[in-house]
Amino acid sequence: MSQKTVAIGSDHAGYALKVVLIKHLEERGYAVKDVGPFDTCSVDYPIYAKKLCQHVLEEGCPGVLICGTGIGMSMTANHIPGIRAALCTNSFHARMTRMHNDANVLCLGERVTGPGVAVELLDIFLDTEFEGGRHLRRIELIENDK
Ligand SMILES: O=C(CO)[C@H](O)[C@H](O)[C@H](O)COP(=O)(O)O
Repeated sequence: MSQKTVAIGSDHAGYALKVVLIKHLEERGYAVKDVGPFDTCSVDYPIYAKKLCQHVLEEGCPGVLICGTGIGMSMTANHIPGIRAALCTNSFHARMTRMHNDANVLCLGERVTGPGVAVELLDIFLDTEFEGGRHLRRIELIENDK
């Protein structure tokens, strides 16, 4: 069986948390696709949000985006058709956005959420299934013009 992949990206303000989450993902046996950046030099978060989302859409894998607040990453990601990005700060967010929204990108804020909670949110996000049913109709309506 092929190894499950998670894509991850950040800006400078999310870089340190990204390093923590990559280590955790690898310990859990995931293959990690890091779209960058690879140091803490100041960068523009939309560049990395778009790279990450392109990878998620091409590979059909879950994605994680981290900036200072998580807000800029989620705003950018949600501009892209097919991406449902959820900025999560607590376990209820992380669980419900998988169960009801079938979110495919988890957004986190390194300046908001500590590493322990972030790891917990990531695990919940990866381990929770979409419920389908009435929720499928609703997520289809997000990108439907009718
Ligand atoms: O939180 C963010 C956007 O919503 C991003 O992390 C930005 O990088 C943040 O605004 C960075 O600010 P900085 O003063 O350039 O580090």
